[in-house]
Amino acid sequence: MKQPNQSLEAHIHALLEDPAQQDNPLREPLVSLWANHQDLARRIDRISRISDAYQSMAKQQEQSLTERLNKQLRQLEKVARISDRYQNMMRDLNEALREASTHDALTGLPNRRLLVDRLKKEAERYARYQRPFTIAMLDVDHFKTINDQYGHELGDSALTEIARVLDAEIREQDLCGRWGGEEFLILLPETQADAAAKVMERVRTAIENLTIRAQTDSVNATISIGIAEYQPGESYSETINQADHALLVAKRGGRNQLSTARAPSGA
Ligand SMILES: Nc1nc2c(ncn2[C@@H]2O[C@H](COP(=O)(O)OP(=O)(O)OP(=O)(O)O)[C@@H](O)[C@H]2O)c(=O)[nH]1
Repeated sequence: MKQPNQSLEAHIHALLEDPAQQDNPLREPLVSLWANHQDLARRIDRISRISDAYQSMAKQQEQSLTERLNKQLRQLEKVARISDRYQNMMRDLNEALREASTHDALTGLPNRRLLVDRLKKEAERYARYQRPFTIAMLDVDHFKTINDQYGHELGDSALTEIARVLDAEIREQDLCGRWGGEEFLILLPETQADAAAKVMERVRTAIENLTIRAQTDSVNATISIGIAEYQPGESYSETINQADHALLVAKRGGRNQLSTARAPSGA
């Protein structure tokens, strides 16, 4: 510790060492005072060293605490990022599962399960509000021949292309799905059979004009369509049976045409 007054110390030293001052009555108290002063100075020095050490220890502790907190914060941020990624992954996975369980893998159209779901809802809606709806069953003509002549791969492309055109031709509120194999179902809510027949005639023509190309081959396909409007009191599967029956009539009538179930003319 720095001495407060070097010259005073030297002066006192000199006085105490001076033989002329040996008998001075003030010498004794000065000696004691000097000893006290030095003791006090040593104590102050010690206390200030302890205080310095304590302060630097506290500073170190504070620093290591901050570092620890920062490290924990970084770890937490990492965990949060991992959790976010995991949640996004789960959401994507759920979405993919939902899509896979309700959509057809080849064409991307709604599958039979989703169609049945919507048909049930439409039948319920009819029971409550008497809102009409019509079902159209569509079947690709001589699809087996297309497969046999050009191969399964072109057959798949044909189904995908047909599905794309069907979906593009219908209205937003209609639902087109793959019923199975080369068969499609279109649900037309708020639509009676005669209006549905007009839409389906447009769909039939669009398919007729479609050229399906795959590598070197190209092929044209046609579809036959059976239409049935939901009747009060029947189940949705009875309506489907009626549409199936009308489809059979269209096939027997020469294909590439549509037929409406229960139509007075039997068309
Ligand atoms: N490439 C391909 N073919 C399929 C698929 N699903 C069903 N088929 C084929 O579609 C063909 C349907 O044949 P059929 O039921 O005899 O009917 P069709 O040849 O279309 O004759 P009509 O319906 O009487 O006009 C079968 O050969 C099935 O193997 C598919 O996902 N891809």
